[in-house]
Parts: sequence; C-alpha cells; structure tokens
Amino acid sequence: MSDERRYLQELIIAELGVPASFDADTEIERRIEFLADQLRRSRATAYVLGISGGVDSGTAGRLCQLAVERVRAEGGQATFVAMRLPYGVQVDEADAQRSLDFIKPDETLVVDVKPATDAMVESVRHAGLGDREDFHVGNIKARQRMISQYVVAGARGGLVVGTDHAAEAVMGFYTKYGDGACDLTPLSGLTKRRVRAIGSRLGASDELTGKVPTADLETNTPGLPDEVALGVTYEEIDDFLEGREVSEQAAATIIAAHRRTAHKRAMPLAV
Ligand SMILES: Nc1ncnc2c1ncn2[C@@H]1O[C@H](COP(=O)(O)OP(=O)(O)OC[C@H]2O[C@@H]([n+]3cccc(C(=O)O)c3)[C@H](O)[C@@H]2O)[C@@H](O)[C@H]1O
Ligand SMILES: Nc1ncnc2c1ncn2[C@@H]1O[C@H](COP(=O)(O)OP(=O)(O)OP(=O)(O)O)[C@@H](O)[C@H]1O
Ligand SMILES: [Mg+2]
Repeated sequence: MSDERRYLQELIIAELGVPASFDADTEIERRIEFLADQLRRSRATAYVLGISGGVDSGTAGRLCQLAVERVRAEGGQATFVAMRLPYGVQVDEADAQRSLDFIKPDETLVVDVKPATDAMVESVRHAGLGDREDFHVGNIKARQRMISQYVVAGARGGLVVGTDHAAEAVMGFYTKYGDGACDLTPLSGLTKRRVRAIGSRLGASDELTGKVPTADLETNTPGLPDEVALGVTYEEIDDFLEGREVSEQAAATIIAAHRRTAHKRAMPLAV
C-alpha cells in the first residue's frame, strides 16, 4: 500500500475506534455492561431490535437479552423485544427463526413491512423512481423497519438498537435514517470477523456466524451477498481496519467508499 493510503488507513482506524487487539470475552463483558448501563442511566425499560437471520442482529440481539437479564437481576425493569420485520415472506425465514432460538428474547413481535412499503412506492411512483426502482424500494424497506422499531420503542419506553459496526461504517453500507437510525450501537468498533467471533463465543451456531452477509433489500435479487454489492470482501475490509496490508485495489475501494459516505457518519449539514 502507498504511504498516502497507509496514512488514511490509520486515520480511519482511529475514527472508527477499531482496537489493535481483540479478546472476545473482554469485548462481550464490555458490551453487555454498556447496554445494561445505558438502561440504568436513561431509565428506559426496553431494548428493541430487528432480527433478520444475519450474524449482526443475532449477535447484537443476544447481547441485548443478556443485558436486560443483568438489569433485572439487580431489581431493575427491562425487557428485550426482538422484531421480525419481513417484507412479505422472507426467503431465509428459517435462519431468522434459528437466530431467535439462539437469542431467546423475552418477547418477539412480527411486523410485515410489505403493505406500508408498497403503499409508499405507489404514492411516490408518480414522482419518478427512474430505472433503479428496485434499489430505491430497498431503502424504503429499511426505513419502514426503522419506523416500526421506533413505534414499539415509543410505546414501551424503550431504545432502538442498531447493528452498525466498523466494517459496515467504513463503507457507509446502510440506509441513512433506515437501519442507520438507532439510539445506540453495541457492535461499534468491531470488524465483521470480530462480530462473528463474539457470536460464536456466545454460543451461536456455525450456520449463523458463517452466514453470507446480505442486506437482502432488492426484491429482484433476494439474498444478494454484500460482497457483490461492495466490490470488496469483508476479509479485505477487516484486514484494512485491523491495520494489515491489503491490495492497492482493495484499499482504493475502501478509502473511496469511506470518503463518499462521510455524510452518513455525521450530523446533518448545518449553516
Ligand atoms: N454529500 C452529501 N451530504 C449530505 N447528504 C448526502 C450527501 N450525498 C448524499 N446524501 C444523502 O444521502 C442519500 C443517500 O444515502 P441512502 O439513502 O442511505 O442511500 P444509498 O447510500 O444510495 O443506498 C444505501 C446503500 O446501503 C446498502 N444497505 C442499505 C441497508 C442495509 C444494508 C445492509 O447491509 O444490511 C445495506 C444498500 O444496499 C445501498 O447500497 C441521498 O439521497 C441524500 O439524501
Ligand atoms: N428482514 C428483517 N427483519 C428484521 N430486521 C431486519 C431485517 N432486515 C434487516 N433488518 C435489520 O437491519 C439491520 C441491518 O441489516 P444487516 O444485513 O446489516 O445485518 P444482519 O442481517 O443482522 O447481518 P448481515 O450483515 O451479516 O446480513 C439488521 O441487523 C436488522 O436489525
Ligand atoms: Mg443481513
């Protein structure tokens, strides 16, 4: 990697808070305590999180469940509400159910985001969605999921949990104010392989931790692997974020995505 790219790599690692070393048990304890502490401080009484069947929500969901159990053991009031948010019938629904079996949430709610998404598409179609309609509809799905989680959080005095981590943050690979909208992020600073390691250590099956990551947003390409959409592998993104050497091409792709999506990691532009 060129000197300039190495320099940018270090800035990005610092910005996203990726530590040089990693110990799964230490990180699990730190993150459960963070979640428990935010409940104690905010006096919120619930955590709310969408469970897709992917490793990020499976891992974050289990951390939430362990945190609310810790708060309850101290005499506090706290519940974890897992939300299934399919768009109609989800092709990998069985994975989502396996994820719920692993998390063992206090409560599971199911909200189908299809009717609201389709109604919104119908209402805005006359504005012209252009030739990337499926892509734009994907972002509507992500935002409908955000709306349903905030409704439940509002009704239960709860907080919405996000699954953003360093490998997703660096690429800006999320929908702004969709799955990017949340009250706290218990996976922040983690690379994808570290999320998997935490999930594994918590007892998730290899099926869940090894599942191919997918945003699964576009109706015409269900389960499209993130790596196809990103043009770089998570191995390369993780190596980059853990300070290792990656190919010039991978470094260029990551640095360009980071720059292009800076607005997603910042507060709205203000005068
Ligand atoms: N320079 C700038 N300063 C301030 N704001 C700026 C901006 N450029 C764009 N924007 C705003 O940002 C918008 C574009 O951002 P956004 O709406 O997010 O849309 P966009 O980044 O185009 O699309 C979201 C991407 O994230 C992926 N995704 C979404 C959800 C979940 C997952 C997953 O992995 O699970 C992945 C999805 O597949 C897609 O590739 C623009 O429409 C504009 O409003
Ligand atoms: N079908 C769904 N049902 C419930 N929640 C969902 C669904 N799709 C996405 N989400 C929410 O949006 C978040 C972002 O999706 P993302 O794909 O990044 O994570 P993941 O599916 O948990 O893991 P992976 O990135 O490995 O696929 C999820 O963690 C989850 O909270
Ligand atoms: Mg996913």
